[in-house]
Amino acid sequence: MYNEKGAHKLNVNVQKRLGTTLIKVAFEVPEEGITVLYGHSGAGKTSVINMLSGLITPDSGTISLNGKVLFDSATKINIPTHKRRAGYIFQDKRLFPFMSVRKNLLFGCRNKKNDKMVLTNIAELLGIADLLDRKPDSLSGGEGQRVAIGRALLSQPEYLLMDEPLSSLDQQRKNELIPYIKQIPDKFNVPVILVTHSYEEAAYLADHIVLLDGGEVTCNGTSEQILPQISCQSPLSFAV
Ligand SMILES: Nc1ncnc2c1ncn2[C@@H]1O[C@H](COP(=O)(O)OP(=O)(O)OP(=O)(O)O)[C@@H](O)[C@H]1O
Repeated sequence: MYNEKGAHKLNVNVQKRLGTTLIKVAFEVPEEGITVLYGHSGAGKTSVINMLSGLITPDSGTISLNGKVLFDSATKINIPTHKRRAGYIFQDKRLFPFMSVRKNLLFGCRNKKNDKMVLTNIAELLGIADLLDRKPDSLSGGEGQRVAIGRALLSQPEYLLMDEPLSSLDQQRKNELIPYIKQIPDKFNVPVILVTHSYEEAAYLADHIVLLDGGEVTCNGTSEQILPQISCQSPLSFAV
């Protein structure tokens, strides 16, 4: 299924002690489409994406993306967060309230030469072109989250990390935002690693699923392989 771009992988093999919890995860996923990190509260999902972004430093192990080493405890490589080229979308949007949507979008813009054209394209694809002169506090939750996604994409990330991007939204806003997230890998050519503990979100969005439990990976495969296994784990469904 992934043979053509099969060489493009995210490889993670890290350990990290956080208080009494030991996060000890090893997985390899295709660096394309949407990979969902799925598991109960406390399973270690946020800790894993924080290690991918560089916000948390593993105690030991390696992280590499398309053969590029981001972290390797043995050789003491630890690419700092600002050089990892990761876009990060949090549960809350973290937009600058005093700036217009346009200024929020331009804030992270990497390509200053073409910024207006790139911004217009991204704004249209995310359905926020009519909101550019508005301030964040006048936006709905879903609109604000689309602006946060646009800002992350304008930084031209090599990968996009999304930590429960839908969890602060009501069902109607979730339904609006989900199709925009689904199209990101194809339209923007950026792989997405998304954390959720909602079965429905995983079922709709995931190309690939890494199942976490107690700080460890219990399953890793395509959504077709993994979804039947998690659909019978009832407490996770609609937990958000
Ligand atoms: N800085 C820390 N110090 C001590 N324990 C921590 C720290 N950060 C995380 N933990 C613990 O590590 C475990 C994994 O936390 P993490 O936030 O990664 O889980 P999660 O799967 O993202 O959970 P949730 O879905 O509730 O956000 C939890 O038991 C948490 O309490």
